[in-house]
Amino acid sequence: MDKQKLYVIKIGGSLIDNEKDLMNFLEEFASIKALKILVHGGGKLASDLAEKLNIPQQMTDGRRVTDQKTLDVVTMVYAGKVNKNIVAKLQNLNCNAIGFSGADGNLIKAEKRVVSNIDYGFVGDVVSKSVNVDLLQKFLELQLVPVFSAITHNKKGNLLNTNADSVASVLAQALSQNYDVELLYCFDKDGVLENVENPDSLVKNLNSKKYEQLRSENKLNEGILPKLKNAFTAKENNVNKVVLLNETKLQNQLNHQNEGTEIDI
Ligand SMILES: Nc1ncnc2c1ncn2[C@@H]1O[C@H](COP(=O)(O)OP(=O)(O)O)[C@@H](O)[C@H]1O
Ligand SMILES: CC(=O)N[C@@H](CCC(=O)OP(=O)(O)O)C(=O)O
Repeated sequence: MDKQKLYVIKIGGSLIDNEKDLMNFLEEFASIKALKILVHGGGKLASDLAEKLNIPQQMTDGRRVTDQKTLDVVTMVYAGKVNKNIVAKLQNLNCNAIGFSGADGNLIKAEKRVVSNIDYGFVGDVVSKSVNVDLLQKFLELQLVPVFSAITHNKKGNLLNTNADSVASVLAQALSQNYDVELLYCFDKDGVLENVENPDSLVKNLNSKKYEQLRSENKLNEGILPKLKNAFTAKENNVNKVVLLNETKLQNQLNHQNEGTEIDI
């Protein structure tokens, strides 16, 4: 039997920061008839609040070094304000959303990020077996629409801050066992650009060879690198389709207009 279609859709900080654009996006998201999961970041809002509270922030390799005070900020912003606001807006659109962190229902268990030269503090890394697929499937079968923040846990009582692109990627990978998953990374550019300043330089299809070429030419910077790493990992682990696209073009993508950059391997 054919697998049921499931969209895993990730939105980031720039969209969440803009009330009108977020509302437009959520209207399109709510209209999706197929099964769907939303994953949100909110990095920009967390950085703004940390600045107001005089808590210095450091990003390394696209990840936030997370000390205890920063963990408190990101938990309040991602698992609190942002997650609950998105759920409320979706409820207003008659989409029966339910907000989760990874700790809820043990849905996503993470390991503290360990790399040799830097201590990231309370940052979690996730792999596809981190996901409690059985429970998540039950929510989907109840026609509930899961909305995930980028907060996970280690099952030892600690919350961990996890890159939201990674959360979307592992959810897509884990659910590909049972569903025909399309993973959409929605952000503020039309996709991967040859020249980030030139919107007309869209790369329609990106395979690992082209990725290495763009990387060696220093054409991939900031947030796009972890996003692409996660996108390739998803594609290499049975996610049927992985696309990076502009957050204003979701409807076109759903209408099979092939927006953005599709990942090939
Ligand atoms: N070649 C590139 N193509 C597209 N975006 C790029 C490129 N190089 C760097 N970027 C940057 O990556 C950003 C997306 O990453 P990020 O800010 O982390 O998004 P989000 O918060 O939505 O996850 C873009 O806004 C852009 O500034
Ligand atoms: C560990 C880590 O870096 N976590 C991210 C989680 C939020 C996120 O990914 O937000 P965007 O998608 O809006 O960038 C952070 O705190 O910035």
